[in-house]
Amino acid sequence: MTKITISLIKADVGGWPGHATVHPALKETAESVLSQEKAKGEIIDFKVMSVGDDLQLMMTHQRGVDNAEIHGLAWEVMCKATEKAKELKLYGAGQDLLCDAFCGNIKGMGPGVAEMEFEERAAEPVVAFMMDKTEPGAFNLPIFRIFADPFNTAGLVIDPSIHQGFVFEVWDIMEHKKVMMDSPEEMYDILALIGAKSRYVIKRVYPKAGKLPEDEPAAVVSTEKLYQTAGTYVGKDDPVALVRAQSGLPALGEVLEPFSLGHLVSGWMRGSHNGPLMPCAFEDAVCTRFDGPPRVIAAGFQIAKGMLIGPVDLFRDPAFDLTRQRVHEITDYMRRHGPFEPHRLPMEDMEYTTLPHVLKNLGERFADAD
Ligand SMILES: O=P(O)(O)OC[C@H]1O[C@](O)(COP(=O)(O)O)[C@@H](O)[C@@H]1O
Ligand SMILES: [Mg+2]
Repeated sequence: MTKITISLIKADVGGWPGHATVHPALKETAESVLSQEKAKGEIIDFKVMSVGDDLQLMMTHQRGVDNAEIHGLAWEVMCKATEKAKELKLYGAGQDLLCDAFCGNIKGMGPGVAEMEFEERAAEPVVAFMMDKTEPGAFNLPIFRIFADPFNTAGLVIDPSIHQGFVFEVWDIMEHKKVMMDSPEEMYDILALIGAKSRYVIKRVYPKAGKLPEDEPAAVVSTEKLYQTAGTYVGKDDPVALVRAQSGLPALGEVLEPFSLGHLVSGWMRGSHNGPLMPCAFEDAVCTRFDGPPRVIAAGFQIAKGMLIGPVDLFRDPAFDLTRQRVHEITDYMRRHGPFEPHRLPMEDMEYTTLPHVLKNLGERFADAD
């Protein structure tokens, strides 16, 4: 069996209504294009999904990551879905398509991308996490806990095949630089960086020498920053991630466990507020209260010769009900702060929102204080 690539590519190409959810017609459009490509053998398999207002295309193929044909196909699907969104006058039709024409790689053109290539194991469980109303750094805490926290992942302590830990690839998304760091050896340094989640983000996690090849990622996160492409606020960079599980990697339950916290993330209304991340069932991924609170869904698959056997709606489990209850309470508490920090983001994170336009008008009225 040669290597399989999974490409998870997402974009907001029109909300229904406002920024709440994706209209079924957009998913049907995507399914019809991708079915034709599957029939032609261009891709092995696909699943069209959505979280909040983001359309998600998950595709398997054997062309490797950053492949121009696969990225071009995703672009074509997003353009056709945009045409449909315009016809239905959905909100923000084509919002995340920041370029007029495709130029070889969809990265930097608006959509978010998480891709990984690996030798398919005898049994290959993969989870696709998809978030809405937040940013790539929202994955820092759960990905760290999955691969580095022994209080989350029992296997780090008791399973000899993962006891040695993992390697983290951390990106500085402001400077566009990256650093490879070993866990547990450099755990405190990793945390020193990724605790600053609006700047340092986990891009990939790799296994150390052992059961799995060291150059095949166990996890990958989309890290595209929309404002860097658009030069202005055009919605948050709602992220996605792919995580492989079991047999030399954290177990499925260890992969899901960090999401039971309902941790605080940045995004929510106008990409300008901190709030709790709610793990929810596919059908509940509709962002309405104050355009949120931020959501995460988890689609579970077994991969069989590139076929996507799934998805299983993993957060549908009532075992996450208590998390959701806590998220409701925190949502209520945070909302009562209205425009005050720390519900509203600190000034440095507001730089790319619409707030500076409001403050500019006040600028001239400032005089020297005593
Ligand atoms: O009314 P506008 O100009 O679309 O901008 C505000 C919208 O931007 C958002 O932050 C966009 O969220 P998304 O990033 O999910 O598209 C919404 O919360 C809000 O309704
Ligand atoms: Mg969105």
